[in-house]
Amino acid sequence: MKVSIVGVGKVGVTLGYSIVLKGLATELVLVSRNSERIRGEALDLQHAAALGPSRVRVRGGDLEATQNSDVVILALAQPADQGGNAMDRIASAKPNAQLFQEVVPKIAPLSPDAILLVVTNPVDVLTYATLKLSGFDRHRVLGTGTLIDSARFRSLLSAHYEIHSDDIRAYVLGEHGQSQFPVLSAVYAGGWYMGKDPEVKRAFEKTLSVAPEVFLAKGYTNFAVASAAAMIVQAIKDNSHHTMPVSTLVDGYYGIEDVCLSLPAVIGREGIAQVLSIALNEEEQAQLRFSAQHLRSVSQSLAEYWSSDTC
Ligand SMILES: NC(=O)c1ccc[n+]([C@@H]2O[C@H](COP(=O)([O-])OP(=O)(O)OC[C@H]3O[C@@H](n4cnc5c(N)ncnc54)[C@H](O)[C@@H]3O)[C@@H](O)[C@H]2O)c1
Repeated sequence: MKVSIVGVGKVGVTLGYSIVLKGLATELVLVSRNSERIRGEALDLQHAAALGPSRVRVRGGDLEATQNSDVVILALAQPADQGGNAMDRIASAKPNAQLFQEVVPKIAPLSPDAILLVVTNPVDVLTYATLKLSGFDRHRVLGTGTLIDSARFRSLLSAHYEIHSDDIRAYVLGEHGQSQFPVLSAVYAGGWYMGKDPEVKRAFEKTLSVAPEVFLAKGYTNFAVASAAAMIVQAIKDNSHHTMPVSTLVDGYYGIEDVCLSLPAVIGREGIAQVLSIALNEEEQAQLRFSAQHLRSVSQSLAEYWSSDTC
């Protein structure tokens, strides 16, 4: 499987390393602005691959080098001096939408059958932008979304209840951002319904504060999101049909349309094989609608970047 990563900064390089360590690609292409650094990263990863589980050819290149990829991962971002804001996702919407307007229309025709996986923030808005700018079918454009928030939530629940996080079914849905919400009506471990325990709500409140905590302590986050993206790539490669919350175009779920946000989706070789329409209680439906309204208003304010006159 040929995987390309466009934007090889702190997240992209960590994801490249995960892909090599897990043997998720036979060919890995790294594209970024600084070609000399990318040459070094590609060489270093190629050497790491010699100790990895399978053969992979790693190389740096330009957008042309992504041609005929099976998966293209978008992890590029504008630097702070050009409007990027690593701490405030929504503030990065405009500068990163400009970047996507430049890059996605070049990538899409080079790999017309690829799955496009968006990591760049605000991930829901840029997943929507990627869908519009590529013209790809909605099943082949997805964002890491709240997979990372759900992992943080499960990790906190796992620590409190001393149950392995794999055994905890707990979803954070909606925006990868402040309007995200936990599906408390469906938190289970081994068939035990946990959602009524006040500790579960407390764990979610902590989920909201842990990303800023990591950010304030080290200046960026990279490992958790790279693991989330690698998990998605693994499900695509293995056609495993694992279920995970990812950012996807919502198509009528609870009357919501034309916005990307996270819902539980089944991931396989074709990208999103299906989106699960789980039953939400009234409070959760209101939270989902709030998230959708917020994201739609941000997306609409940027529509000029994917209207046909400008791209
Ligand atoms: N979705 C999530 O959960 C999540 C988590 C962490 C970070 N992020 C986001 O991921 C993105 C990357 O984060 P980072 O810490 O790696 O940032 P970074 O600044 O370290 O890396 C960004 C990279 O993009 C490259 N780039 C910029 N313009 C490009 C272009 N036109 N073509 C190719 N490459 C280009 C830069 O050279 C740089 O290497 C940010 O938007 C960040 O907010 C998302």
